[in-house]
Amino acid sequence: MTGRRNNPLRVGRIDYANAWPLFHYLEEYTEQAGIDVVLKVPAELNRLLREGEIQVSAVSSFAYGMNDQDYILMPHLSVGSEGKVNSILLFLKEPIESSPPGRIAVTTTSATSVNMLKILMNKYYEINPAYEPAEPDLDRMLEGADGALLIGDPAIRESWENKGLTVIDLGEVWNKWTGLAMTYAVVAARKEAVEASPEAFNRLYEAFAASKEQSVNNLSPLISKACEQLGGDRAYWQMYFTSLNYDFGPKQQEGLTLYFRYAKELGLLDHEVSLHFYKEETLPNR
Ligand SMILES: C=C(O[C@@H]1C=C(C(=O)O)C=C[C@H]1O)C(=O)O
Repeated sequence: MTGRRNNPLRVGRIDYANAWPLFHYLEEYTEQAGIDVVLKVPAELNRLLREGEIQVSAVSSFAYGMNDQDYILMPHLSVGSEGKVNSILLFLKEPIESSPPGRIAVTTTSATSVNMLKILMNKYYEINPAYEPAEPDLDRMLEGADGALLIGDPAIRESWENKGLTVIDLGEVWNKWTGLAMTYAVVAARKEAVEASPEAFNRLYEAFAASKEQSVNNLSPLISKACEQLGGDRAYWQMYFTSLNYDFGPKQQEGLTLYFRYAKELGLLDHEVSLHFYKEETLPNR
C-alpha cells in the first residue's frame, strides 16, 4: 500500500489468488492515478467498505447483499464459478452421508461462503450443525469441530495435503443442486463516493475491465506468479483460473439472486436484495 496522496479514492483488493485477474494490471493505473490499494482478506474489506474507509472494493457478494442500498455494483466484474471453485472447501473428518457434522468451524475471513455453507447444510443436506467462527488454520479448527470451512489460498494449500479428510467443494454442490453458477465476490462502490466523482469512477472502471480482459486473454503471467508465490504447478493454476469466472452477466446474476433469496428465507439477510449497477446503460458491454 502506498501512502495517501491527492486522490481521495481508496480501493480494496482481495488478498487471494482468486481475485488476481481483476487486479493484476489494475495497479499500473492506480499507481499513476495516485489511488491507494488496500490488500486484505474479504471480511476485512467488507468492514472497511461499510465504514467508508475505502470507497470501492472487491467484497463478498453477501456483503453487497447486506448493504445494497448504499452500494453500487461495477458491471461485468465478479469472482464466481459454475461448478467447482477449488478454493471454497469444507473439510470433514467423516463422510457427510454416514456421519453428518455436529459442529463446523468456519473461517473468519469469509461472508459469502459461510452463508452458502449454512444454506447448503439446511436446504440440501437437511442438517443443522453448530457453526464456530475461527482463524483459518485447519488443524486447530479440527481440534474442536467435526469439519472446517476454508476459503482462498489457505483452502488451496490444504487441498494439496493428504490428511485423510473428506473434502466438499461448495461451488460444485451449489451447481449440482441448483444447476446455476455462483458469484462469491463482486466489485462494489459506495454510492455517495460515486456521485461525488463520477469521472474518477469511470476511469477506475475502465482500468478494472481492462485488467480483467488482459488477464483472462493471457493467463500465463498470472500462472507464473502463482507458482512462484504460492507453489503448485502450471497445470494446477491453469485449471484454477479457468474454473473461475470473472463475468457478471445474466447467468451469474441468476445464481446470486437465488442465493440472496435463500439467505433471506433462512433469516441470514433481513431484506430482499436488488442488484443495481453503475451507469450500466452508458458503459461499453464487456
Ligand atoms: C473464490 C473465492 O471466493 C471468495 C469468497 C468470499 C467469501 O466467502 O466471502 C469473498 C471473496 C471471494 O474472493 C475464494 O475464496 O477462493
